[in-house]
Amino acid sequence: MKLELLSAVELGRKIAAREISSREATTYFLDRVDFLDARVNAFVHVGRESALALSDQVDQALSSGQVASPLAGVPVALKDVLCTDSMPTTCGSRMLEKFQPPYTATSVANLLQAGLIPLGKTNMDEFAMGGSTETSFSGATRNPWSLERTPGGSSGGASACLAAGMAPLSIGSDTGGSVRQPAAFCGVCGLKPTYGRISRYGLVAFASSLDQVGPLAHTVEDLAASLQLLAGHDSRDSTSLNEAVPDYSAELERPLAGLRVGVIREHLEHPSLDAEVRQAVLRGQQMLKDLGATILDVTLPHTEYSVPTYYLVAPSEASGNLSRYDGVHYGFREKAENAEGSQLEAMIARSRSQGFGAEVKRRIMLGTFALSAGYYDAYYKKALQVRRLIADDYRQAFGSVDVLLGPVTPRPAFGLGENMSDPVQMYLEDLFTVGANLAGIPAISLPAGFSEGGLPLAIQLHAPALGEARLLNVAYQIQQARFFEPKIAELS
Ligand SMILES: NC(=O)C[C@H](N)C(=O)O
Repeated sequence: MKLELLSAVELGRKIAAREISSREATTYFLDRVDFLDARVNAFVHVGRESALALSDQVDQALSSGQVASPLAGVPVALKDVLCTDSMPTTCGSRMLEKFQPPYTATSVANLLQAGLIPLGKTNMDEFAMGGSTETSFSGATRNPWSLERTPGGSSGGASACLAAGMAPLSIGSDTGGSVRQPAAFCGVCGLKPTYGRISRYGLVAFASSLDQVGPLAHTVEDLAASLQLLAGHDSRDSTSLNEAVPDYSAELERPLAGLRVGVIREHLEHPSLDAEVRQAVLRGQQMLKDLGATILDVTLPHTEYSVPTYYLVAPSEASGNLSRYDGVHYGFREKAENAEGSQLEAMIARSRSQGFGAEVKRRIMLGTFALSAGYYDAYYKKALQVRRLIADDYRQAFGSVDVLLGPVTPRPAFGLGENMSDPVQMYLEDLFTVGANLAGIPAISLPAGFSEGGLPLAIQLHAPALGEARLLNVAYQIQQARFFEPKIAELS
């Protein structure tokens, strides 16, 4: 049986029915990683021993009739930004090259509790800063659909391992598009939930007012089933929402008659939007219409300020969050031998300049500048004010529609190296994704077929805060209508 062609939910059903054991499934995917990952570089760590030991435990529980969840026994890949006490957590950085967390992220603990089997840790842009997984200390990840192209970022390992069939499910994080853009580039589904929906305890912090954990998978049911396990309040994360978690799978079958869909004019008509991506959005629009939805034209007037706003807010928060890596508390340390002046200062300066890569240093400098006395009002404070206007645009839009439709990215996966010497170009690729993070609302990326050149295309849907059930429902109906089929790339 080709297990990579099953969804995570289907695999979970087979494991629960004891048609296949969790050990067999886990071994199958570990073997695929061994065979394929030299070409993709999706994983930075593979935990074969711990995965097999866990799968035996789950098989034993199943044989005594205990089924922890519909995904019990199903392997999962974890982005290396999530702390795991049984595996290293490098965050794609030399700074954390040897870091072994003493604790496990709540999101991961929830999955373990539900019987999922972590296969290993996936590659990412350093500290989640980037859109191509090229800034990783562990080297770039390749897109299984075209090995000379990026799988997206920062959760590029998370999307690439799905596209190559090396895992049935993976967990990423999204600060400005890091789940949705890689999902779009690799032809899989990705969900960024509402800010605070999933605990961030144990998620290495990048920009704390924007970061959110999110699942990537081949099907919408898989996203719903995994969100069910991930979502919920956590007293160890003060930003986690104390709101009831609905039954996401129960909502999936709801018909779309009467649904109001707003097509984001500024996104659809943006000059940077590729013609084939635009066509994909229009096909999505037609599909929703055929499913009984009413299509409306919606405007988000402050769209053009979203990238500059994000690239002030995110680096400002990053400059604070990353100040903890000083060579003293933990992480990489470079000795101050032969330094003039203060040995402590020299040690900190050397540790930070050698432990961080160029993009991380760029963001620390940008953020430090934006927050500095004299510039704070002009940059950081202004960005917060514009952020409010952007959030208000969405609120206004949701006054007349239930979900918003648009593209995920301006174009399909770009070439490796293409944007590396032009950070501003790299930032501009985030134009359609950062709005959801600035507004704190959920958004989903869905596959939408392939370009003529054979690259995955995608569409994006947004919903109001805590509207995940409706968002997944709409996405599921689109999937059921065969707008896309889950697909695995054959590596050449
Ligand atoms: N972290 C993210 O969500 C990706 C975004 N491109 C950034 O570099 O900040």
